[in-house]
Amino acid sequence: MPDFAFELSRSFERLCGPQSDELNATLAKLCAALAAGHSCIKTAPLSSPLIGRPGEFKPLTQDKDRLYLTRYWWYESQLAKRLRQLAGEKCDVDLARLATLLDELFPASGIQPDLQKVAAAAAVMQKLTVISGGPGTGKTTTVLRILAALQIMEGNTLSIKMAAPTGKAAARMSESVRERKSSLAVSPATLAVIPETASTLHRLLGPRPDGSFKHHAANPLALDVLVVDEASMIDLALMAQLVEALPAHARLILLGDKDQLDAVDAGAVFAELCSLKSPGADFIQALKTATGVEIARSKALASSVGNAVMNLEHSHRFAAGGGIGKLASLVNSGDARGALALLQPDDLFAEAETELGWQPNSKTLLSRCDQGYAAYWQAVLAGDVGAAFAAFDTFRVLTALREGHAGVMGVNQQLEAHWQARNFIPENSLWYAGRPVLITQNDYGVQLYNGDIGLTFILEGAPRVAFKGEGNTLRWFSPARLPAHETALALTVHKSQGSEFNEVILLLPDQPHELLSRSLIYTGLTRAKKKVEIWGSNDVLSKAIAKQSIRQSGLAAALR
Ligand SMILES: Nc1ncnc2c1ncn2[C@@H]1O[C@H](COP(=O)(O)OP(=O)(O)OP(=O)(O)O)[C@@H](O)[C@H]1O
Repeated sequence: MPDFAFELSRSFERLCGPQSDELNATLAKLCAALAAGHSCIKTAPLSSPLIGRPGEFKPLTQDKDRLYLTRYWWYESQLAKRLRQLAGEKCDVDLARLATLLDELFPASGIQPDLQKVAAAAAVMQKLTVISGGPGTGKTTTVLRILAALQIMEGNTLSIKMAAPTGKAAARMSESVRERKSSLAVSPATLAVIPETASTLHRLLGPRPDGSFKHHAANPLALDVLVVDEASMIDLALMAQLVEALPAHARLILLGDKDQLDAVDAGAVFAELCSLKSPGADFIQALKTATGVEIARSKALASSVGNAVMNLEHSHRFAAGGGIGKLASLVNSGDARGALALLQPDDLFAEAETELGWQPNSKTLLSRCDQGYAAYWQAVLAGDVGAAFAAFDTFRVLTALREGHAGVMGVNQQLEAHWQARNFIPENSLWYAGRPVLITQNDYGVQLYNGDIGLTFILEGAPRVAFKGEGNTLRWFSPARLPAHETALALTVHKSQGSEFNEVILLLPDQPHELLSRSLIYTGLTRAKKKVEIWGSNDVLSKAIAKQSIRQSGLAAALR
């Protein structure tokens, strides 16, 4: 029995006396499921004083065939209720005016149907919008045009905030918004009321020392529109608290990629929302009036939350027919054979995919890393901090797992030993110049957040770690002041979410592993902007692509 399950079972015993073996076994199963990201388990109803019906004050809740720790049932049911409310509230919009505005904001792009324009119309007409799309499908571009349309329609009076789950994702969102804003053809007055900085969700909600948030239903956030990027990384508990903290009149726009890995903690809220994509006939007609685009009607039963879900399909980043885009779509469709054929064409005349590489074993990994990190070490050894940051983001080894020889810890150790042997790193030195560190815990005091990456330099004989601050400034810390952290020469795919690199090596373990899945491979390979190399065997890659991990939850059912 996992530790948590053992502790729980002991406290239940103290509360109600010894429990049946059947209940203890179910509890162990439930705790293991929670640790694996499920919010509940499916099980036939058990009889126990500890298990209540929905809404009863008991530690466990049985809702139809699902058993929950009551806290998770509560998060799920509150979230479903609030999302249904949000999605059910239609906005009173002059469709003719909206049509004119959208024609101005979305000049004919030649991409038919223009789903970006449709998503924008949906976002203006409703309070809840969920936009899913792979890398470069124009989520940021679209959301900026949505914000411009909303501000113009409301006389530039809206208070808009932007946020993302990690510091890294928030920094990338801010950077991307700043870049894309210059292409918005709107008045300076409208540009001025579109924010350029995203905060982390935790900072937005205002963390308290006891783990709760300053903002909640009774003290809602002061905003009219909230845009959240990388929403697939948000777990059930955080999403429930976020939605709870929205003021009644506010709009919520969630951006993400439904095919990426789910949150680390329990829940798969974004993927579940995206599974509801089934707009109703009336809504399809209203969208057509506002955009001239008629979207297909899905066979699934329409639901108000389904009206909120928009899927962007055309990637502007990956050249049409480019290797990364092709591989990503083969992986997503579970076509392992197609993915392998693309990576290792056996047709001598087939044109090699320049964006893709393949290595069946990891024997040459260290020399490949010498090459990949060459510009980084050159900048570090020259003491050029700016160049080191720039070079560090061009290449990264991503591991599928944490533990083992091909896990992140093993690879970091091998790289450090290798670069010690090459005299880049002094022996027995923990804080060597060039040690990249990944922050793994939020620290609001020193303002370093889970996902932030710093680079170590030796200044006047002492190690100091530099982190990028606002507007490319540097913030320096002594190692003793850092919150929990680890070496980040290599990163796990999980920790790489929200980041991108020019070139990526996706390193798989030697043997198939239960933690490998289609979404892990997809997330890893789409971190690459120019080239991805998959290092692993056919067997391991095929089994990973075949495995679709589905999290147990009752959210989608409650939203239908
Ligand atoms: N409709 C469009 N026509 C032409 N180019 C576009 C269009 N939409 C987006 N782009 C371009 O595609 C690129 C990616 O756009 P954007 O950053 O908005 O996508 P994204 O989905 O937010 O990407 P990411 O996944 O990196 O967050 C940008 O260079 C942008 O200018």
